[in-house]
Amino acid sequence: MSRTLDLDSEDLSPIELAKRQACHMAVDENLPKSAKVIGIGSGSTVVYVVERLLKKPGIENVVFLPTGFQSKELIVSNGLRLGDPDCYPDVDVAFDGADEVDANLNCIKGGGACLFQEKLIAVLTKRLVIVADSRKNSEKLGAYWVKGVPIEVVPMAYTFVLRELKRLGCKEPKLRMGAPGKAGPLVTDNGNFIIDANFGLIDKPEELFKQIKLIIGVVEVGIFSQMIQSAYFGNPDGSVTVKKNDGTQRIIPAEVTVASAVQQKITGENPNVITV
Ligand SMILES: O=C[C@H](O)[C@H](O)[C@H](O)COP(=O)(O)O
Repeated sequence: MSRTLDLDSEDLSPIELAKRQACHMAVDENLPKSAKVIGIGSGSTVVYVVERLLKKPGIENVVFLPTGFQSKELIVSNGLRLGDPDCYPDVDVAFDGADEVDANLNCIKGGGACLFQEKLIAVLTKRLVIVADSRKNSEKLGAYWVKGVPIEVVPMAYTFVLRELKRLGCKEPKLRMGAPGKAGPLVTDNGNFIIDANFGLIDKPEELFKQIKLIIGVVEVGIFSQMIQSAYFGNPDGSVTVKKNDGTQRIIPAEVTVASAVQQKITGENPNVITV
């Protein structure tokens, strides 16, 4: 098994360092000793989850489920075992990023257009752990993430879905365009389009989710409600804020997160491992 990921702290910006600390603490505190199947989310943050997982003894025996092309590449290029959700529907734990997380651990996901596969893994896993930096830690959805709720739609239905979203109160739902070099709309890993629908501050995420999901043509909605067990936010001072779905919150001080990073660099192990 090749283990290639070894990101050097000196090359990382303060935001990237904060994301990394959050991921390392999240892995240390949530990786079950006997984990057999692990879900890997999408985005820039989960790279540090994989970085940490690669240090864990026995990780070569675990099957990893991706949530899109990028996380599949991340798994394969690091020599980890790749699986499919249809073959491994019992997931022990999944680690994923988010675009915004509210006080009740509802979140918006899909900034990278991977929301459908992320939600599939979210419903299959016993424990979903979110990793992010402190800019995503919000009181109410829609406060920081103003690009809108990402919605995956069947291409032929997109005009109808845009119309229905306006009926639900979204002033200007937008079909997401492809990156430079791609004429026309972005196409997801599942061959669909993405609509970004800004509803302003979202008072009732679960209700809004249900209303959007009922529109014909909607494949999945980037509102994850009542699905997350805990969220780890890296703060600029090196500390990590941990919010749990039982309403508790605690802060892991910078001394602890930095000590574990230094220890890992020297020995490859973390002194603060709390396996569950
Ligand atoms: O579709 C993308 C996902 O929901 C990502 O997990 C989310 O956009 C967060 O990405 P990042 O870790 O790059 O901020």
